Amino acid sequence: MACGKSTVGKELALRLELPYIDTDELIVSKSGMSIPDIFVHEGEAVFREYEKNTVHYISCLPPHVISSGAGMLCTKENAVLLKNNAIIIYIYRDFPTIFNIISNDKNRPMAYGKDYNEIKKLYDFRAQKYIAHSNFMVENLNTVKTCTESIVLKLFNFYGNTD
Ligand SMILES: Nc1ncnc2c1ncn2[C@@H]1O[C@H](COP(=O)(O)OP(=O)(O)O)[C@@H](O)[C@H]1O
Ligand SMILES: O=C(O)C1=C[C@@H](OP(=O)(O)O)[C@@H](O)[C@H](O)C1
Ligand SMILES: [Mg+2]
Repeated sequence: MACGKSTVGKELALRLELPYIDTDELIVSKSGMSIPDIFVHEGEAVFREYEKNTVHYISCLPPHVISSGAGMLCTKENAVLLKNNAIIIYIYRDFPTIFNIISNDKNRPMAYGKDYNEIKKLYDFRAQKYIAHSNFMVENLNTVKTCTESIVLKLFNFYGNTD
């Protein structure tokens, strides 16, 4: 949450001239509900089912830049499918910055209403998953452009020439 997946993902897609998808936007458009409404009216378990369906859909697409929600890799089935079909990039951002953004954001129901320690626990737990499942990590501690360019550089090393 709030490490910059959606923001940097969009910028990366422009930079690489690839189409862009945000899995949360897909879920919203397919379900016809906002993310907080899904959590309130249907519950987290249903949201995770929507996430799984989305992963099956995006796994069959030609190359895209895809931003996911922060809980995506916590479902093993998603992690396996994505590992087989995608390059997974862990975007690291420091917790105090993230906490400032999400602590009062009604649009992020996994954090809304929780205190600093609860959210930090989730952040630390998920960091282990991201480390385990990602192909590489980049820091988002400067501008969006800086983060995007460090992804391009790491993709270059990973894949060869990206131009
Ligand atoms: N490098 C950055 N510099 C300044 N603001 C940023 C940066 N990266 C992300 N943001 C801002 O942080 C907030 C959370 O980013 P977002 O892309 O929604 O994260 P995520 O999709 O990982 O939850 C947004 O308001 C976004 O504009
Ligand atoms: O932390 C989570 O489990 C979630 C993060 C959200 O995406 P962002 O990471 O873009 O906030 C969104 O998928 C949903 O609210 C659940
Ligand atoms: Mg997002």
